[in-house]
Amino acid sequence: MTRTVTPDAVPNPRIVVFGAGSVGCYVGGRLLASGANVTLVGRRRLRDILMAHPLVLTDYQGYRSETHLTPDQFTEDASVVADADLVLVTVKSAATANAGESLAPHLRPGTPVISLQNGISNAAVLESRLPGASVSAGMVPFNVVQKQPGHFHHGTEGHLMAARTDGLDALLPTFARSGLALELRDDMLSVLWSKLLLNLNNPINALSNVPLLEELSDRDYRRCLALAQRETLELLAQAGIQTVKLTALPMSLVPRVMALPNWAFNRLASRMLAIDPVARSSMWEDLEAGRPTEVDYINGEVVRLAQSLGRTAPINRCLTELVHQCEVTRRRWPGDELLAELRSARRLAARA
Ligand SMILES: NC(=O)C1=CN([C@@H]2O[C@H](COP(=O)(O)OP(=O)(O)OC[C@H]3O[C@@H](n4cnc5c(N)ncnc54)[C@H](OP(=O)(O)O)[C@@H]3O)[C@@H](O)[C@H]2O)C=CC1
Ligand SMILES: CC(C)(CO)C(=O)C(=O)O
Repeated sequence: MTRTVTPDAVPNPRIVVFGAGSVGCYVGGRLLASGANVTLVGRRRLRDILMAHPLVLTDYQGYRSETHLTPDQFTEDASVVADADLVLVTVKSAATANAGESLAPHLRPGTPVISLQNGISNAAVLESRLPGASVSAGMVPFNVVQKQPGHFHHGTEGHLMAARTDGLDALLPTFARSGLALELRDDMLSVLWSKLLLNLNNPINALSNVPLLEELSDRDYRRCLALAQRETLELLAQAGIQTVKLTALPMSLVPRVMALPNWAFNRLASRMLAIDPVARSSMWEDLEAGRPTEVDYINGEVVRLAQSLGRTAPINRCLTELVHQCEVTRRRWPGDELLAELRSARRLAARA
């Protein structure tokens, strides 16, 4: 007989994090540090580090924990999901299909799986590979950067969200105990697009090659972000997709605030979102590490939305192309040059 998962019957649910990198080690590590039963699935290079050194977690509010992992708490073997009560998928978007294929042979029917990834379509990709699982789209609003090998730092505010699906309610106390509250939502498409509107800053931050706080202090970079966000908001309105408030301001006002002069922006910024000085975008981390970026799953989603509506998205298309060029050439962009490039892309598209 097939055993289906009933997490409310499990006092200490077994959680597997698939894709132990910045988000996976931070979220999984916080759960572990609070006594949860967690196994991280990741690469050998990180396993070697974490077998020799503690997993160090810090946050922008002074949290710090050091956890010595046992050999069975970090593995390269996907079959550990066989007795999981919850799987958190934290690979980059290009690796999602492969993650689903690695999990599929081992997962019990009905196991809750949360995609803690940026972008719009990761949960759907997982669902297509894991038809028996209960897949939920999730959202990580905060930034995590690996400061040193094995030291993960959470640098901005916000709490985890996931689409309400069967079995997740019973897991909420486990997240609450870790200090990372999980909110279940019925409007996850809106949450994902709203997060994507914030992630439109990822390519700009990556191309700037400076920390988020420094980049957002430069009005030219902020104007680039405002252009990309306005273009996206117009398309979302046409598609009938609502946005939700993920910072102190409604999403529709964010581009207006981004375009403000520095003196006015600085007054509002500290009330909008707490960011510490070392935080950078995950796209910057990818570029630095010489990995392909997620730009096709962020700005590329906007370009695809435009196509589906018979429109174009020249600003987001241009950012996608510049990041792909940068993956090869390593060219970084000063704010004024990037703004000029985006405006010229928009002019050319208007003439076409
Ligand atoms: N970092 C951040 O601040 C934030 C990131 N996000 C999103 O969260 C997701 C994860 O990002 P992040 O944590 O930065 O990514 P990372 O690249 O740091 O972590 C993913 C890890 O998973 C590993 N991995 C991939 N495939 C497998 C596999 N089949 N088996 C085992 N390990 C595997 C990767 O190894 P390898 O590189 O060798 O493939 C990598 O170490 C992304 O969608 C990102 O956009 C969301 C909010 C904030
Ligand atoms: C938290 C944020 C928005 C920081 O840029 C992010 O999602 C990322 O780096 O991918």
